[in-house]
Amino acid sequence: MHVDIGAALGEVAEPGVDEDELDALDERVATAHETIAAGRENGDFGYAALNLPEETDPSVIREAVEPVTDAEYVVTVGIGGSALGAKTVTAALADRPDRHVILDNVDPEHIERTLAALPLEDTAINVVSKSGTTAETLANFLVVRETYEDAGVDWTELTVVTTGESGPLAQLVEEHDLPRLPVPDGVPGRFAALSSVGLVPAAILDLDIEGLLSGAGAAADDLGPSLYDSPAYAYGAVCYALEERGAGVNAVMPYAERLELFAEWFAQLWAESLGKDGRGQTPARALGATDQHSQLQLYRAGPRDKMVTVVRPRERADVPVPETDHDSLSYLSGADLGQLLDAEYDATVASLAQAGRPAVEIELERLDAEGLGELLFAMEAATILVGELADIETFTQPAVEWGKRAARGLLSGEETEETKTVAERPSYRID
Ligand SMILES: O=P(O)(O)OC[C@H]1O[C@H](O)[C@H](O)[C@@H](O)[C@@H]1O
Repeated sequence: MHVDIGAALGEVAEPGVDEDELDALDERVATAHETIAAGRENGDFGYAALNLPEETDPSVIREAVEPVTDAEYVVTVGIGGSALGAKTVTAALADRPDRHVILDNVDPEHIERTLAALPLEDTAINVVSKSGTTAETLANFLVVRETYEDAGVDWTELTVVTTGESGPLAQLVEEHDLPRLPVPDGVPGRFAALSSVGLVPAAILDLDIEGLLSGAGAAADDLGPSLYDSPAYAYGAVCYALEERGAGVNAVMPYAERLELFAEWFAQLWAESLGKDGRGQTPARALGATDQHSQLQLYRAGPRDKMVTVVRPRERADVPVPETDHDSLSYLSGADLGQLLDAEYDATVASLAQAGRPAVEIELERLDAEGLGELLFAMEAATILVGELADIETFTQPAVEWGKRAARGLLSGEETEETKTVAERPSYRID
């Protein structure tokens, strides 16, 4: 994997990062790297995520899912970091990503329609919750369990659970003697893609989780005391510097359909880790070339408050564009779709640079298990680096707790500070 920061430099973009600023930042990267390395060495909370490439044992995951590997489908019941990593991996690597269905919301129509469409007797259930107490996950699991029971399908034969050792989900594991995979110690859910939290569906679909971990290990080996030698740190340092200069939005725009969900996974990682103390970039999700026809206008000619991150694999499938005798289409003659997509990528980066809008390019050798592992690990390392540079608490998410208490209070009917605030929330209805 390599990172190209050319379109983010001060002589090109405004906001832009000056090279002398990068040199000054590089000294801070060296210090941050020492902190990160020590945190990994001690297995400290959060930093332990960067040890997953060597800590995660794929054979343990494969053994746990062995009873359900004949299933045609797997439905993941989880939310946030307990679903996004898993769906990013199968979307990127599975020949048939439709075999992995995700229930990471409590929309009744969606749940009803999704379960009605699945051959339940041929669908494994992957329940994931680090805390084992998340309302959406538990509510969805109870609905899934009843749906299987009503259909006369023994859900206990089809279920794998990844959760901690306590909580309602762990009790359910005990009650029904279900296969349980532990969640990695000291790793927040959004950093747990390279563990059982993110790899169970991939193992059920028999994807190359070993290659994914090996690619992540290669990115781990690339971490060093200088951003000039480490693509992950270079990316994090440039994002930090651009945010300091006013780029409060980071539009992540992979030029590969199979990486569309990577932008969703990145959004949680970036927003929940770095959105603290009044700072943090808003991760916008986009897809190239599709969103050149929807958002590029804003990125190029809107406020100078954003940066764009484009991602692509160098290698692409070969799908030639058929010859045609229409003169107006002569430019397509002899081209293939990958060349067109790459031309659009190059044009987008140049267009942004020409308009003085900062962009950072991330290129993978190819989009395979190794390449994806490298990308996921690098983004996690970049996030942790930005947290060090911004001196924030990267690994917790206190701001989400208020909403959880309010929702629970509303459902239980008890009156709490939160439910009173909900009842008195500002309202100005226009009918
Ligand atoms: O894995 P769980 O404990 O069910 O948590 C699922 C998600 O919900 C929490 O509220 C946090 O916002 C996320 O960081 C977490 O990934």
